[in-house]
Amino acid sequence: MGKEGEALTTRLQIALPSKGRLMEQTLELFRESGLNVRKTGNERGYRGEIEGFANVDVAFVSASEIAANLKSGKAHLGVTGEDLVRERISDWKTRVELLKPLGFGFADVVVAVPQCWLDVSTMADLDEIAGGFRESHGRWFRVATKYVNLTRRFFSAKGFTDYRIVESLGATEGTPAAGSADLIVDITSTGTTLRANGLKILDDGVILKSQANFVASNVAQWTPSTRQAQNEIMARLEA
Ligand SMILES: Nc1ncnc2c1ncn2[C@@H]1O[C@H](COP(=O)(O)OP(=O)(O)OP(=O)(O)O)[C@@H](O)[C@H]1O
Ligand SMILES: O=P(O)(O)OC[C@H]1O[C@H](OP(=O)(O)OP(=O)(O)O)[C@H](O)[C@@H]1O
Repeated sequence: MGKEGEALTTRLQIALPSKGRLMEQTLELFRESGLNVRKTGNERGYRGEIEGFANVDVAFVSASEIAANLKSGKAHLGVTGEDLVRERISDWKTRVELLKPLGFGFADVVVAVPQCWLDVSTMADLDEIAGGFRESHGRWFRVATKYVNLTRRFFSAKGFTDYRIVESLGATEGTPAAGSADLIVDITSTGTTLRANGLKILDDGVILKSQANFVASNVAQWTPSTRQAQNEIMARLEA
């Protein structure tokens, strides 16, 4: 519940990133827009408020959980990466609305293979060697990623089927060298981590160019008061 006795449905629930660059850049953008977010309770807490917005509750949540909360309607609004929206919400085009790209959190979701695969530069090259790979290794390619849905949709669209997913929740770029995968799908900004792990992006291997977005849930319980709060916040961000 929000204020004593007031149902959450008449209070706007907004989810903001709880850590790292995404949090810092989100709070800076809000501050510059005259939206002063402050934590309530102790500094290590995960609840907050926006000065002057009495019917708004702020929750500090991991970027991937923000996508899940927008999907369920637990959050009316949130700031998270488009990559996570598309990965976590299969029907994202109807379930949420990307209200505003925020100009930070830029990253690309890419297909990357070992640099030593000299004759592999495209998805077609990958498909071409898949048969030979299976004959010599007795298995299909192992693709390490935390972007299972984005990977499946992209590979299907490219007609590439000879692989299996190895779910990876971190240090994905290290899996080919460690022998636990043959190639990866992961997020990259500068390419430093990919190069440091002897990986190269396929020429047609950019699945999504992502940035942080201000996102609205279409399945949250909207009321005139929560819509009004959304409009006021958007007006500040657009100013
Ligand atoms: N270089 C980058 N590496 C990873 N994410 C980036 C990068 N640049 C921007 N981003 C954005 O930040 C998001 C990752 O933020 P964060 O690491 O907080 O995600 P998370 O899922 O909450 O992490 P975790 O679940 O590991 O706590 C990415 O999904 C992307 O939208
Ligand atoms: O292309 P680059 O600039 O090298 O960025 C890509 C790397 O950045 C992230 O790691 P980071 O440690 O920043 O975040 P994480 O804690 O989510 O892994 C991401 O997981 C990649 O490993």
